[in-house]
Amino acid sequence: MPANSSLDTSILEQLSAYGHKKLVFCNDADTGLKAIIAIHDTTLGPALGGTRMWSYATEGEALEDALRLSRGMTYKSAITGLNLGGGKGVIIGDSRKDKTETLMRSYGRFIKNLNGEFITAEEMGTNTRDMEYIRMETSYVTGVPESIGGAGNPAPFTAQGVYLGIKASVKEVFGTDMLAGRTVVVQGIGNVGEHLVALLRKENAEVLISDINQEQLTYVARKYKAKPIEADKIFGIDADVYAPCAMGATVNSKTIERMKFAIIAGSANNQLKDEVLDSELLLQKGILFAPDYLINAGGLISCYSELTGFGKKRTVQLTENIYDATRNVIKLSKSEKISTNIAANRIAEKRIADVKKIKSSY
Ligand SMILES: NC(=O)c1ccc[n+]([C@@H]2O[C@H](COP(=O)([O-])OP(=O)(O)OC[C@H]3O[C@@H](n4cnc5c(N)ncnc54)[C@H](O)[C@@H]3O)[C@@H](O)[C@H]2O)c1
Repeated sequence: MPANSSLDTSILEQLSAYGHKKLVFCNDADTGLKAIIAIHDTTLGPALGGTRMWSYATEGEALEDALRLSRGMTYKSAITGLNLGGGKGVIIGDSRKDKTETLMRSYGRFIKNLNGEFITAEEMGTNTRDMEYIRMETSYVTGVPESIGGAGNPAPFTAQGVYLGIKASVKEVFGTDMLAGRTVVVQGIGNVGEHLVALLRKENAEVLISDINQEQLTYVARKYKAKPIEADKIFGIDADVYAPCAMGATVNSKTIERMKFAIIAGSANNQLKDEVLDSELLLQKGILFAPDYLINAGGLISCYSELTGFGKKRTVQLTENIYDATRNVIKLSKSEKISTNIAANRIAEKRIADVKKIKSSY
């Protein structure tokens, strides 16, 4: 490859733009594995992040996803008070057609070679069974089934944290955190979304749901008495809360223009397409944004408990902190007249900077 090829320079430029530490490209012709592991920051501990399997249209899209998601993990661990850094894996492919035992085990071998710098878990397109396959090759994996000593699927804890983030935001906007009678639109009713729908319906919120998977849409609508809506109708809907629980970047200048929501609070990572511009647009429009990496940390907490041996009780306690943490971010954003996103970033960055100081004394 020529020394100044565009691929060579643009990737390194992208790495330094947000301070990423390392990128690993995984290619295994025998199993068909094509994956990228991005390690953003390891100041607080080993980089932990899920592995997403998705049919990316281009390798560039996969790379961008890995870079954005791994950075989000650094902030998520920092603001949640966990001793973990940020990383993320993406496997290029259709999880329903291309996923095999050997593909996941081959991916596990790449993780093994990182000697603990990266630890993974499930994400969109991967599940506890896949983590079990990775565990056959390396111990640097969490979210393995409870039957083999793991903490199991982290999604219920993620949903619990999102639910508390929604309640804390509703309290700010409506003066009470009761959800009865409030309307919530949940976009994506997979692993996390379905659990969230269950929690919301239990409190008698009116729940509208959308998913590109029609079978799942019908199933969840029937089971929880939620109202299905067409995917492209979401942004014109008059509802109290929009809970994005599918892909990222759904909050952008085009969608914000159409939004009538009072609150955005969901599990999807990187909901804002442009962190700075979009959080400012939301602030101007008076839409309260509960930072995604703050309220979707329940799953990460569950993985952390699995690593440290804390157990479920501690996972529940730490997840419950998300309510107060959300209230604190909103308070800081109001007192400093900054977006909630910037407020959350400040808290996370301060913890990383503080821990850096004590690390220099070891
Ligand atoms: N699983 C966790 O514990 C966890 C933790 C933190 C963050 N997250 C984030 O939450 C989101 C959901 O994760 P998950 O584990 O539930 O994934 P999942 O794959 O189980 O569910 C995602 C659902 O979204 C649907 N979907 C995809 N594109 C859509 C679209 N354009 N419109 C409507 N629906 C669409 C899919 O059909 C699927 O049902 C992801 O962004 C993930 O990164 C998950």
